[in-house]
Amino acid sequence: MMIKYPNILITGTPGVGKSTMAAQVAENCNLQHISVSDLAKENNLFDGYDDALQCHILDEDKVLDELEDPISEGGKVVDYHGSSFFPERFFDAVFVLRCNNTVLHDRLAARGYTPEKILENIECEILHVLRDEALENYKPEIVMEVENDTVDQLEAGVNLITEWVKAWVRQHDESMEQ
Ligand SMILES: Nc1ncnc2c1ncn2[C@@H]1O[C@H](COP(=O)(O)OP(=O)(O)O)[C@@H](O)[C@H]1O
Repeated sequence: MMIKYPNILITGTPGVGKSTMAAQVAENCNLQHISVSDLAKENNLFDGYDDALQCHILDEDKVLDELEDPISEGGKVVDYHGSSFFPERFFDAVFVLRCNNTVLHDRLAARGYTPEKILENIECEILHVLRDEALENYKPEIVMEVENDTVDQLEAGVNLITEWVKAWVRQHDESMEQ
């Protein structure tokens, strides 16, 4: 019998720790981590450069084309600082990572972001932009917030998501046997 695995999205403001947590979850659960930013860089899925935001503009249609096959296989941990352009059917759960302002500031400063870009991201976090975007696009019961300021919280978050994945796999296994 084929075991089914869920697809999950880990989202949140840049710097909240998405790629760190996604990589650990993928390793723990034997799933595949897909960083949308890395995927776009590797395959040049961009459509110009935004000077104001100082970042490449994602070619969303090309990204979705690239994701369609892997998502249909299941077992993917996708990380991206956005959730609205994915079709709702892509994900079985959406985890929104959250971070304290001072912690987020220090992480983005360590990345060499300009003060403007740091401020913009802190505002985004304060205003719950990514959480609201997730809640607008997915059923609220599959959207979960995870605080990720400290190393202990990282471990707790990884455990929480790992347990969620295990429960999902068990549930979908049982339903196949019925
Ligand atoms: N819970 C945590 N405690 C301490 N540092 C963390 C934690 N989560 C992530 N980091 C660090 O914060 C920085 C940003 O994390 P990253 O995973 O790249 O964020 P994102 O993918 O959301 O932009 C990295 O240097 C990472 O090592």
